[in-house]
Amino acid sequence: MEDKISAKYIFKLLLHNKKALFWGQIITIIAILISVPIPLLLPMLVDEVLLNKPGFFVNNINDFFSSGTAFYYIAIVTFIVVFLRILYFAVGVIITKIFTRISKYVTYKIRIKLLNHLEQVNMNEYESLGSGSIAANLITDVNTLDNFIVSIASKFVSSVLTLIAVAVVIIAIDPILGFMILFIQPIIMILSKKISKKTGVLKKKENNAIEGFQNNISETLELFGQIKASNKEKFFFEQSKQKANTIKDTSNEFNYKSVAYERFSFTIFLITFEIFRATGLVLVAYSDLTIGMMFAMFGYIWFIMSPVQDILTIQYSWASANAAIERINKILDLKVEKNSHLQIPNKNDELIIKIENLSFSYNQEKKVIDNISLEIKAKEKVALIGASGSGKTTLAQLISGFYEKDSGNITYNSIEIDKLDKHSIRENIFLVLQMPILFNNTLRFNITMGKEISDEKIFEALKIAQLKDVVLKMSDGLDTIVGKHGIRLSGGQRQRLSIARMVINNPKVVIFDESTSALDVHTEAKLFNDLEDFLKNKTVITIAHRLSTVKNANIIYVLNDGKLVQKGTHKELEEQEGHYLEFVKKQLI
Ligand SMILES: Nc1ncnc2c1ncn2[C@@H]1O[C@H](COP(=O)(O)OP(=O)(O)OP(=O)(O)O)[C@@H](O)[C@H]1O
Repeated sequence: MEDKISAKYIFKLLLHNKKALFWGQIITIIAILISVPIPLLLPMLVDEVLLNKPGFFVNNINDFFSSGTAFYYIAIVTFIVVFLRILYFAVGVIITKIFTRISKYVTYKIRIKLLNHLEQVNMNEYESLGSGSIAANLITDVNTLDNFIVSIASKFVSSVLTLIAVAVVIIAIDPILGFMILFIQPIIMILSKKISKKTGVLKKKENNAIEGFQNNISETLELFGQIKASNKEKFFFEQSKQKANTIKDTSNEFNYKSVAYERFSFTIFLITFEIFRATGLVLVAYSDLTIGMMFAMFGYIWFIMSPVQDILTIQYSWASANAAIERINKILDLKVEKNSHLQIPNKNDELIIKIENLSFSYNQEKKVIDNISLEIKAKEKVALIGASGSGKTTLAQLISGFYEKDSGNITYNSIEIDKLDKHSIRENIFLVLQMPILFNNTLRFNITMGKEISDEKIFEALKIAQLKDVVLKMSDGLDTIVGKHGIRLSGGQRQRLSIARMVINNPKVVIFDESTSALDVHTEAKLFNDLEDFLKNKTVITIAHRLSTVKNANIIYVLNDGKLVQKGTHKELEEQEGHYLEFVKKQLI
């Protein structure tokens, strides 16, 4: 398995941009060199100009320019400070630009990694998470991570270096105060880290609540029509309201407690600064620390608040990012489809499917397909019948390579399914579903799925699918937008559109899974009549409940509770006691 998302992995991605990272850090160091002396400059004039003890500034200004009044010295130093601040701002913009680009690259790579993984995930696994929570992972959690990466890339190194530079300056000015800072700082950092862990737990609860609400409301809205039809609006919206209430509670707890924790840490910092300041006063009174340098120290006490605060923020966002990483990794935990490299060999355009002792279950509890063996010859017309829930659709999906078998085998022209590229299976076998879900796009896109196909060919397919006249009557024709999931089409039109898609794909094997159940008997008969020529040289597996559809099959398989209980022609089975005879009798009634 590829790497999961972790701090190490993020670091590795950051290193993809070594050059930008290097220059970013160099410019950061320049920015620090510009900013760190700033608090020192004007306070120095307290000693040199106001208290009349000329030193570094006054002497240099006298040497390079000329001597002057107090105003003259103050004006020059103020000009230098203003210039440094503007320069610091400009350099800061460059730093932000460099690091934002790096961090957006990292987030993009993480999204791509997740999408690449999702592309290959097998159906059973995908269904275990659900589309709502996967979407939340891809959007909210990756954004949380993005915030963290932006702050870590742009602020962490600069904050740490600034703190070190300031510590050096403070120790140089006065070792007692300098070492006090170096000693007290780590203790407070550790304290804040402990507090930030608590925030992480609260954030996780809030995210879970948001995810629960998101899943619930998407389902409620998607099934709105059905909910209304069963007069259950109150019940479903009550559930959503409860979930909204959970968001309110968890979000409230996270927001106020995280602010409280953050303020608590900050208050401890402020108290520490007061102690530093008092120490400064004492040192002026009892040592050779000058008043000017004391002011400079006060300046540095405020100056270091911002990098310290940045480090704290990084700690907090690390807690949230950790929770996000855990959830993102759930996507990477989903098993991928077993995919190999072989293509189904083309034997005179024929495809023989052999199923041996095939078993499958969705959740390891109950076998939905139980030890089934059968062979589907090329161009054979097969019918699959059985009570609802007997496993017909599941068997069709296993044959089409959507789900992975638990045991047994399926071979296609003697090649085992595990050795095949799944795309090769789906190119050869087309499963026409009972309730096709369409893209909110044009009819053309839904038929061609983005392939370049001429209108003439599309209309030919539509004609066979009994949909040509319907489309011709639409004012936008093939460019008609079908709405989300194809809502603007009737159930029967959606089914016929799916059949047109199958005709365009021209597979060797077609599986109809009750794909014409929404059509009236007349349209269905006309459809199969027009399809006859197209299907003549293809293998056709029909899952159906109507005797008329089943009767003419070369062979009928009867499933019951996941087991293959009968097989034979209509004539043979009609003469046996069993499920098929029951099926025929019910149809006659
Ligand atoms: N995605 C799924 N996850 C878990 N269980 C499932 C899933 N799909 C189907 N099942 C279960 O597997 C069993 C077989 O379902 P399947 O859809 O294959 O039956 P079927 O014979 O096609 O039924 P029908 O005629 O009603 O379409 C049922 O008990 C069903 O509850």
